[in-house]
Amino acid sequence: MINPKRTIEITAIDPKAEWYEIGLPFIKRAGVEHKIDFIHSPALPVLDYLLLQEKEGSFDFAFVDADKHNYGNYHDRLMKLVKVGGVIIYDNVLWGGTVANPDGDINLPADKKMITMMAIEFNRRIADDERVEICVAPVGDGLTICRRVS
Ligand SMILES: C[S@@+](CC[C@H](N)C(=O)[O-])C[C@H]1O[C@@H](n2cnc3c(N)ncnc32)[C@H](O)[C@@H]1O
Repeated sequence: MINPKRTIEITAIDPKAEWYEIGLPFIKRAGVEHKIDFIHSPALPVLDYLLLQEKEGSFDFAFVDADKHNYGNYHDRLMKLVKVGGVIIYDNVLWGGTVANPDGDINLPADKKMITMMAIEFNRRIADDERVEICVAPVGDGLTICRRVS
């Protein structure tokens, strides 16, 4: 349960500020702009920087929906940054359903097929990771809800 007295802060990272700017009017209208620290950068170096800043275990939640080929690298860092009991959600883990039948669509472009193979590898890896409990929600493009247990 959320403690209403606790200050909630969000770190949002994106190398394309225009995507954040699309949401910004709504964030402002909701009066929560001051709670969001937008960092204009690729995510991976920022996660490394947060670890250097000794932010281990200081995040309750992380949502990952960026460059798919780095999901494994994000997981390595987030398993340190998110506290035990915290939750990480990974988007697009079903990659249009192609993970269930990677050879099913011969017209799939090579770059999309590469992401299919990366998604399969990532899904296997996270399923074998004893530090987390996971559940795949087959909504949208598939979300893996991942709770850090150790
Ligand atoms: C699918 S969109 C995310 C949309 C958003 N999560 C939503 O549901 O509306 C992917 C985003 O990842 C960003 N992105 C791409 N490469 C990235 C990286 N290396 N680090 C962080 N964000 C990245 C893109 O600029 C884009 O805004």
